[in-house]
Amino acid sequence: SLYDQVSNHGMETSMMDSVMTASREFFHLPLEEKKKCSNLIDGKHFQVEGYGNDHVRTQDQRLDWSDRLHLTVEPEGGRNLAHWPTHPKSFRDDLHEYALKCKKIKGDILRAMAKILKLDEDCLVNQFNSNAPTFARFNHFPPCPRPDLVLGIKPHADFPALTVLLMDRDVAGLQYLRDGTWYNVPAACDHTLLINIGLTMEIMINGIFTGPVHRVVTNADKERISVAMFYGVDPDHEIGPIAHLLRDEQPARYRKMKAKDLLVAQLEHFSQDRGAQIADACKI
Ligand SMILES: O=C(O)CCC(=O)C(=O)O
Ligand SMILES: [Fe+2]
Repeated sequence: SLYDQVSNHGMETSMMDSVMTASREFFHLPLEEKKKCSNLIDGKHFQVEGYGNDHVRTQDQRLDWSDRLHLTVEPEGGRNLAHWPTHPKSFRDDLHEYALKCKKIKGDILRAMAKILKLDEDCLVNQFNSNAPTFARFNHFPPCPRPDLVLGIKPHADFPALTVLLMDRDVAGLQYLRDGTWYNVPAACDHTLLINIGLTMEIMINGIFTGPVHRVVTNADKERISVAMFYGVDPDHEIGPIAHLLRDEQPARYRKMKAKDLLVAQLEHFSQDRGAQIADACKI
């Protein structure tokens, strides 16, 4: 898998701190205030975008110990400002500026990856057309009385192509699975950003790099915040291994699938606590 910690990313540390501070201030608002951005329509119908918790699908489903704010950031025309907080006042501008910087980092990483894979430099960048969505997910993990029993986020591989993750500078919690063991990622005290490959990219590059399975553990006395920027492809785009990567001795290992159908499969796996197995389900 490619698990990449970028410390020389060219983003001002002050910008990272501003986004983190704005997120913290938002999550510390009274519930009534946050509910103005709710992900429940009329208080009951779940939609992905907005503020809230897991989508409850079944009675026995295991829920994550977190609340989230999920926003569409790109395409810019697809922003639904009704869900964008107005408190703190700087929130919208901070997110807008941050998204511009992340987009540049995303381009740099995709070009570097294409080079490693001996593809045309823009081959991966070109997988993202003007309809390709970018989502920001703000995660808040409050202190949890029973960290031995409850996870902040269940094991999963990120679904979109690439994730740029801004982590709490003081509190760790993210863990990666490797050969059956969970490994801690330290808190981002030195302003690193963490880059994850997602399932969509794993499929496009035929599993040469894989999307790592990870989870977030809870903490008995400290809250933790993270901000993930997810880069997906156009929902109508058919995802499949890029032809240039295929050889007789290296055939396609994944089925072709529309991005939107893959998303449905992923959501189902996640809510059934099988988030770590989704990649296998896509294999030929
Ligand atoms: O909180 C973290 O460090 C990771 C969050 C995460 O895995 C996600 O939002 O998909
Ligand atoms: Fe994740």
